[in-house]
Amino acid sequence: MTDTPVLAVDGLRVTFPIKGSLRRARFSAVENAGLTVGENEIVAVVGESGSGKTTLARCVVGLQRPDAGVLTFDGSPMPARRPAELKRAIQMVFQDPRSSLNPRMRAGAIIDEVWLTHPSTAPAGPRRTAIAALLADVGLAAEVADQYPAQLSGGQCQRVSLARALALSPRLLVCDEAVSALDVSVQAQVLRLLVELRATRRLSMLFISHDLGVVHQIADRVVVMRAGQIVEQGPADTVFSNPRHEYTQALLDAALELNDLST
Ligand SMILES: Nc1ncnc2c1ncn2[C@@H]1O[C@H](COP(=O)(O)OP(=O)(O)OP(=O)(O)O)[C@@H](O)[C@H]1O
Repeated sequence: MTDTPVLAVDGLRVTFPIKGSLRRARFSAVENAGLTVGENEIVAVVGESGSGKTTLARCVVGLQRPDAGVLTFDGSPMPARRPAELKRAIQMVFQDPRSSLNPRMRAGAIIDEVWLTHPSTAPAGPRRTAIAALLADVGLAAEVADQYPAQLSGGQCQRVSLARALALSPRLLVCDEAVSALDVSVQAQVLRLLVELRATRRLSMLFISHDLGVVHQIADRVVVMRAGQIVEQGPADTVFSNPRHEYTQALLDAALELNDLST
């Protein structure tokens, strides 16, 4: 691992208008947030609904412009208008695997399409062979290339989304609740796949989740957000075994309670 993090976020602030406010007041969805993701590292951002996780993730992939703060990638500040190379290097996988895939396109065409936008990563040889290899990387058979999203399970759709992201050889994968819509057993399979891909592709990941059980299975480090602010961050084992902030403790207690109910 090199010293320069793949991603560094410093002093990030995002505000949105308060609906119905006559004085055009705004509230902070993210306030002074700072974190890093090292090479080959999986950093999870946890917190309850509305804590600002998705807003932070959207800033990282360039879908949301921050009010303040600096985002650096490989040590260089990311410009507001991102060049194609930077867009390629940071890929996002969304929560709902089905709605993130075009229902009118077969899985193979969905993957193929990304090479139109980013021809630098297009395979030199036959596309079909490259697509089959990507599908194999995410544990899918080559025949899946001919199927439409509606013919695939939720877990298979999420694997296709992952294959589409991998087709661009990203350095950083931002997973926003990427396994939340999946059954628990399928969740575990996709999490194992992500860990494998981290090793085989030397990926770094920013993993957004409200589910501490899921985060425990995958994260090297954990960042805890509450009401737009980062209240605690550290190595996953430390945060889980010895939380310093009472909010982290409350999240852990709630997760344990849920676990008790489901067993
Ligand atoms: N485009 C927007 N316009 C106005 N408010 C927004 C917008 N996007 C997010 N918010 C608000 O910002 C706050 C943080 O939302 P965000 O989606 O980042 O939280 P989250 O932790 O990801 O929650 P969830 O897990 O429910 O998605 C919330 O109060 C949300 O309603």
